[in-house]
Amino acid sequence: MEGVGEEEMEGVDHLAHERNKSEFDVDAMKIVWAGSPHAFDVSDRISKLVASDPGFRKDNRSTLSRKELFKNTLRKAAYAWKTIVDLRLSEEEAAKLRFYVDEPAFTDLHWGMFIPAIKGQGTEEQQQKWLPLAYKMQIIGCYAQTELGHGSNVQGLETTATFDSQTDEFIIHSPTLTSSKWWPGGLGKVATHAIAYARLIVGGREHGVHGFIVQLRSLEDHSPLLGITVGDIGMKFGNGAYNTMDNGVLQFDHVRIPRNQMLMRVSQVTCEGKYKQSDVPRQLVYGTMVYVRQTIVADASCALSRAVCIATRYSAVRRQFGSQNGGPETQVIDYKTQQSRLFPLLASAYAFRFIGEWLKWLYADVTQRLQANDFSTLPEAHACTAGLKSLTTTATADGIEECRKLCGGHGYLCSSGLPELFAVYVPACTYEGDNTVLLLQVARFLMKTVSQLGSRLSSKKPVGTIAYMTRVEHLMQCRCGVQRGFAELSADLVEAAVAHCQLIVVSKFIEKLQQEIPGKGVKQQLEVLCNIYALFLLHKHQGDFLSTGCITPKHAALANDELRSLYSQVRPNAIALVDAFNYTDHYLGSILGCYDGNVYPKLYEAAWKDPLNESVVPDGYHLYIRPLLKQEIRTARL
Ligand SMILES: CCCCCCC/C=C/C(=O)SCCNC(=O)CCNC(=O)[C@H](O)C(C)(C)COP(=O)(O)OP(=O)(O)OC[C@H]1O[C@@H](n2cnc3c(N)ncnc32)[C@H](O)[C@@H]1OP(=O)(O)O
Ligand SMILES: Cc1cc2nc3c(=O)[nH]c(=O)nc-3n(C[C@H](O)[C@H](O)[C@H](O)COP(=O)(O)OP(=O)(O)OC[C@H]3O[C@@H](n4cnc5c(N)ncnc54)[C@H](O)[C@@H]3O)c2cc1C
Repeated sequence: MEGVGEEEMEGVDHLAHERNKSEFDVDAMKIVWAGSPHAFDVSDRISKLVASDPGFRKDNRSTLSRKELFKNTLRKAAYAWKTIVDLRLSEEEAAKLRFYVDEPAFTDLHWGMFIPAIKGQGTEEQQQKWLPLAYKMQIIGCYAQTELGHGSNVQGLETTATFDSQTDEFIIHSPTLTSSKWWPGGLGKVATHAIAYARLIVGGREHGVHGFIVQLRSLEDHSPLLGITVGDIGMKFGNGAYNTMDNGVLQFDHVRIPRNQMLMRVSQVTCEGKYKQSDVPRQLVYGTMVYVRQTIVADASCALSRAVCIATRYSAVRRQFGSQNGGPETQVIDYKTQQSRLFPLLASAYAFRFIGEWLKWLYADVTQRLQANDFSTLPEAHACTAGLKSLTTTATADGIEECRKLCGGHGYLCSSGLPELFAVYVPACTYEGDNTVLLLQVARFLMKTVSQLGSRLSSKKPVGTIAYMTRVEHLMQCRCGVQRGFAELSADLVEAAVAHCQLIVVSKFIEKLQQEIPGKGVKQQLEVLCNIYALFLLHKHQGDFLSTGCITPKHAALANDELRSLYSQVRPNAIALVDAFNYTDHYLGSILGCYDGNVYPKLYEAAWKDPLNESVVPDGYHLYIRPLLKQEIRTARL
């Protein structure tokens, strides 16, 4: 372009000066972020494969109608599956490919809930029958639990499954409007089968909610089967965004399924109509939700790190005020207010990464124990997955919005990638368990263990968390000390639950740093981020900490001084710390966050691609504007 200065030329790394400031081995940090050299290799290879394939382009999503958007999603899902089959990708590579395609779609629920539900709640025989079909995508499944009238209260679900011993079948029925299944992803237009949750009735007796495999659509022509009424529930928050997903509504009208399609690992119904409860906790019926909640924590670190990468790179590019004698203006990343808003989010992204790793280990451990009928850690696993899902999704949703604001006006452009990232992410605070409802589960767990809390915590937590530990105990004792019911104190108990989850995140970050972490300066950077995370929360909740008496106002002031010092230590490494996420520009989907920092020419070029600029004079001018103007001229003449 005419008059393009050096600073706006393509192919120049406009952030090179920032990258040269780095005080640690970025490639080593990339391995830490990925989790292992193998994980990094898979992520790096697959993200580049997706970024380089025009079949996975996503820059036009905001200009498509709902039907065009949905059809494009189906195309991409089919193309992704063809790529997986043609390239013979492993399960791990295939999951990474779906992740980097970065589009909510029915496949999320097929792979992320339908299959895990059969694996977790199906008998060996049921797994052998249904999993091969699902793995080959010869059936497409969804997880149909929530209803129009009930979501949080699973035991309030109204759909019924009545055993007919004459025909050895269950009759699945929606007795009321509010029993209509409502929200399940993939249900609206695609899924051929559902794991449907219904109240089991045998011989006139109710046995609570159980899961059933129900076919919804013909495998020949995709038409709904007899007794099945199914459709999409309509547009959701934000243009594009989660509207690539067909969240559906489903009504059963006395649909008959074979008895062996009740998921029977946890409890069984015999052909004689006898209900048998295995000697396992009935809550294993909820096992899929526990599994997904721990994956959602890992997803939180991905979503937050994407937003932080965009905001950090743009904060280094953007200059505003502060020019001395005609020199360059100040990079906004150098303002202390920008740092105090941005760097805690950078630290949180790393903190959530490591807590996600730990939670994955905890889930694998509890799953292994369940196989040996050891249910001893199930309550803690439930409380941890519920609480950490709540904590990390709330912080991530708020963090993405803060990153939008950190980018000023340009953060509000779709081309920044932040509005869509926010719109796609925020339902994570609701799905897989409303965050408050889940914190109440944690509060209930704490109430039951508060007496052992001291020994439990002091024996298990690193010294650096004493203040955090004391805060939880204090908050619980303040609430449990008074003789009022759980409901009355629930708002306060939820605060204690948050404090408990923050303690877990801080302590696991500290434990991570006690591991061998290779690479020049890598551990030092992580120690800085860990201290920022811990001290930022201490500053934010200093009222709690001061009231416990375990810190004094002087401690609080020193902590704040230390935070400022830590921000100064992060500053030269900020760009390298977000480069370590190793996101491609395709995956980031953000002009503000592009790797080379060449933002302004890209913003300007993108504007002209908007359909509204296809004509200089807008449609509607002659019909509406011109008569208006003419009328104004007539008025002026008066
Ligand atoms: C990768 C995929 C992409 C994701 C895309 C998003 C897709 C979204 C999908 C969905 O949203 S699926 C639907 C999600 N729905 C929910 O999460 C519902 C939330 N509600 C519940 O989980 C339960 O209703 C409840 C709130 C836990 C209450 O359950 P219930 O009334 O049965 O039990 P309580 O009386 O509260 O507790 C009894 C006892 O059981 C323990 N417990 C409860 N849940 C679990 C569990 N999941 N695992 C283990 N134990 C559990 C609870 O602690 C109580 O124990 P005690 O105190 O009695 O010892
Ligand atoms: C994008 C998206 C995708 C979804 N995908 C699926 C899916 O694939 N399959 C599926 O089965 N479901 C799905 N859901 C449904 C989801 O699981 C539920 O919406 C979620 O569990 C919340 O339940 P609810 O809607 O009944 O909320 P409600 O419980 O009605 O929440 C409303 C308010 O009531 C409060 N509240 C409720 N109970 C209590 C209590 N005991 N004490 C205090 N406060 C309380 C909540 O905190 C909240 O503030 C999806 C939802 C969304 C938004």
